[in-house]
Amino acid sequence: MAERPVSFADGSLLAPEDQLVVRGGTPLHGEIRVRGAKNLVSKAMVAALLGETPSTLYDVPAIRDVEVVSGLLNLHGVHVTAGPDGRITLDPSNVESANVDEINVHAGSSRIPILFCGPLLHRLGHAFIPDLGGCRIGDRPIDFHLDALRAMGATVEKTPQGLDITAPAGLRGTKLTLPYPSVGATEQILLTAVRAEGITELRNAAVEPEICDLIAVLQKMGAIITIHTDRVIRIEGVPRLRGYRHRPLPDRLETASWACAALATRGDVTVRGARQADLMTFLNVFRSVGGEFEVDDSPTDGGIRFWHPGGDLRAVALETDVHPGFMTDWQQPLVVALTQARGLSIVHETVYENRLGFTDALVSMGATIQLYSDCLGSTPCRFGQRNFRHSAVISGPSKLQAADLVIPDLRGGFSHFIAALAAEGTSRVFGVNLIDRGYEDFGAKLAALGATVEGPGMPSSTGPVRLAAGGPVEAAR
Ligand SMILES: CC(=O)N[C@H]1[C@@H](OP(=O)(O)OP(=O)(O)OC[C@H]2O[C@@H](n3ccc(=O)[nH]c3=O)[C@H](O)[C@@H]2O)O[C@H](CO)[C@@H](O)[C@@H]1O
Ligand SMILES: C=C(OP(=O)(O)O)C(=O)O
Repeated sequence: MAERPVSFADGSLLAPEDQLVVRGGTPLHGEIRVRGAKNLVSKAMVAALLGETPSTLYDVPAIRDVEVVSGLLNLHGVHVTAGPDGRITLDPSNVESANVDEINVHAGSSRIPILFCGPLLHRLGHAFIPDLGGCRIGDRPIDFHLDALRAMGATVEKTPQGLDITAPAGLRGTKLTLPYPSVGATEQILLTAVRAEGITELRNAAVEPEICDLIAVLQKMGAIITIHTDRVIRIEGVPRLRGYRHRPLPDRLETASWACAALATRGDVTVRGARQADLMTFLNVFRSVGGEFEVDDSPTDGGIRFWHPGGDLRAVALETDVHPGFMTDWQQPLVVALTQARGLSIVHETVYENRLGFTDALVSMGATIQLYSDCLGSTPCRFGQRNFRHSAVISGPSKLQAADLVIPDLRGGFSHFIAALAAEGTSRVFGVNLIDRGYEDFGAKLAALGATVEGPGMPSSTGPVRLAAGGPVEAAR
């Protein structure tokens, strides 16, 4: 393929070592394994800061977000060491303030730093929070977090370097209602209220499986947290917490991604470690589209097999929503599969205002997708009448053609890969580093499923992030 320069929207050229060449047209076939959920592991690591004794997490994936949180914890005196099989231990015996410049090395790399507020306020009376990163899929403000912290007694000062947070009179429980069931804000309140004085009653809380698992972690540490009906969580503050030992719930986002990859490429993929209970809503949609799956519940090596049974896939209409609705992080990979379904599918994205931009690339590959700023679903959402292109109509099936693709965000990037694998011809995918944030051993898994992918950006079989037994958690490049 002739070399063509590819650049970001701002004109800067993409690094050649960050690209992969994908030869499409081969169905994915085989087995891969998922480990602990990205969206729980990183929060459980932060929770370890609250304990007076060391914590152990099992089955931790070697992904960039784990590396970023490890780096931040290390800066605050928490000794993070990796053992075999994804085990990490976190020793918070010597928690200390970190240097602002050193913290800022991690600015813009993940959303997790905002969750350090409560634990650092309890341990040190002060927290410095760098600018956040994470996927650019909307504005992603943190007003709910800061309002809740202030209501519990914190003082927040915005500085040119980041946020300076103190709690001069300590933190106390209170009654809080979230304007929207935000996952991060719910976690913020949990991690702050567990050691605040008195009782916190949180209304309109998010109740995603990862949040319930974080509550399980905190309960192991000595917290008293009750989930009531109607999104109400009651937290009784306790004076001290101890370390935990925890095996996280498996990553239901990665599982769904590979399931969609099987569907879009007319393949057959078994995801070992996947758990049905956390995927009920996804599995219903997968079946409605025409995908087949089989759950293997065996205690040691269970998982779910996903496959395309042949014939046409069926169009569907769906809205993303908070749990137990169809999760927004499942949406992008599913849309690629829907380009192969016969008829008109409708997707109404109600969680993020800007999570459909990745479809422009699919259109350049031959998909027929029209975006609308209207709410094309049964429920008007926060983004209606506000000029956000947050509804999509997908008309299929479309024959996809190879293209040059620039990864926009984590799930959008995975979706671009699926599209390239399903397409005719050879695509170049740029910005593959972003994938490491949430998919462990991505290159090795693609290879295990028979994908023809090569190039300087192909991660090594041990993955780009290392959890070396006995050593610290660190980046391998
Ligand atoms: C690391 C992690 O766990 N990330 C997940 C988490 O992100 P995250 O916790 O950032 O997502 P939230 O649930 O907080 O965001 C949901 C919506 O609430 C809005 N909002 C949120 C906080 C706030 O202070 N103000 C505000 O307006 C956001 O802009 C968004 O429109 O939940 C999302 C929704 O399931 C998932 O897509 C992400 O994978
Ligand atoms: C949106 C996601 O993650 P984050 O909140 O870490 O950006 C995701 O995992 O799809």
